[in-house]
Amino acid sequence: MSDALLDVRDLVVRYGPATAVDGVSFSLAAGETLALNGPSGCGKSSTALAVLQLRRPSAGEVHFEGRELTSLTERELRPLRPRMQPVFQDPYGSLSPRHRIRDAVAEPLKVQGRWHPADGPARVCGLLDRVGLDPAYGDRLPHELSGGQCQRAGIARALAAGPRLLVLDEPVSSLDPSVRAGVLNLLADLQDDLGLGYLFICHDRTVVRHFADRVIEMRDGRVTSG
Ligand SMILES: Nc1ncnc2c1ncn2[C@@H]1O[C@H](COP(=O)(O)OP(=O)(O)OP(=O)(O)O)[C@@H](O)[C@H]1O
Repeated sequence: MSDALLDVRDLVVRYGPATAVDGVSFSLAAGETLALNGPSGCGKSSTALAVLQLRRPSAGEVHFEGRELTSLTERELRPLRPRMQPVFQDPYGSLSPRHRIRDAVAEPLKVQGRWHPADGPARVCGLLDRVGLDPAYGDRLPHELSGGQCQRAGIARALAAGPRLLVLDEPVSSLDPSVRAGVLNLLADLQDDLGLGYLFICHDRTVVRHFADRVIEMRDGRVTSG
């Protein structure tokens, strides 16, 4: 698919002699949610890390917005990284415990030189509001938020980077069932508004069926259907 946001071809991830991902291929369009589903250890997270180039694949190609990422140097990747943002399972793990929420959300703007003192604080408030957090929570530290609130703050931080693709690795698995639906609804709203592509990793088939446009089943590092 030439107009794909993400096109993964024959991806292989090895850890020493062990092959965790063994020739996985898929495409993802802008505005689409593609789920990777499968049992623990089948290679979902390794695929996610390799797509993000947080772990360089052993073989295969990852085309993102038309650029082939595996052949790029770290320096060449740097300007592309904000456009593909991860959201991980542990909401507290993706935010520094010592940084207030507003500073965590402001950081991508500052790193990219898009922070202006005149409107920066208002943009951060706008992002917190957009993810359903009272902007007053910007003053809090991560441990002063609930798991669901913290995951929303992590999503606000990811949005601040200006992504086209979110790689969501079990984003609601550590949350109470009562708050899962709220976070999934938020993600669906954001996708509608912003046309984001979602690579959604989830072991829960019920969640996958409700949330994803397409599902790829994995087992032992390979795609078994989808
Ligand atoms: N850093 C690592 N070093 C060595 N082996 C690893 C590493 N990370 C993952 N593995 C192994 O690679 C295989 C795939 O793991 P991966 O975490 O990608 O699967 P997963 O489907 O995401 O599983 P889970 O749902 O439990 O997170 C497993 O056998 C795992 O033990």
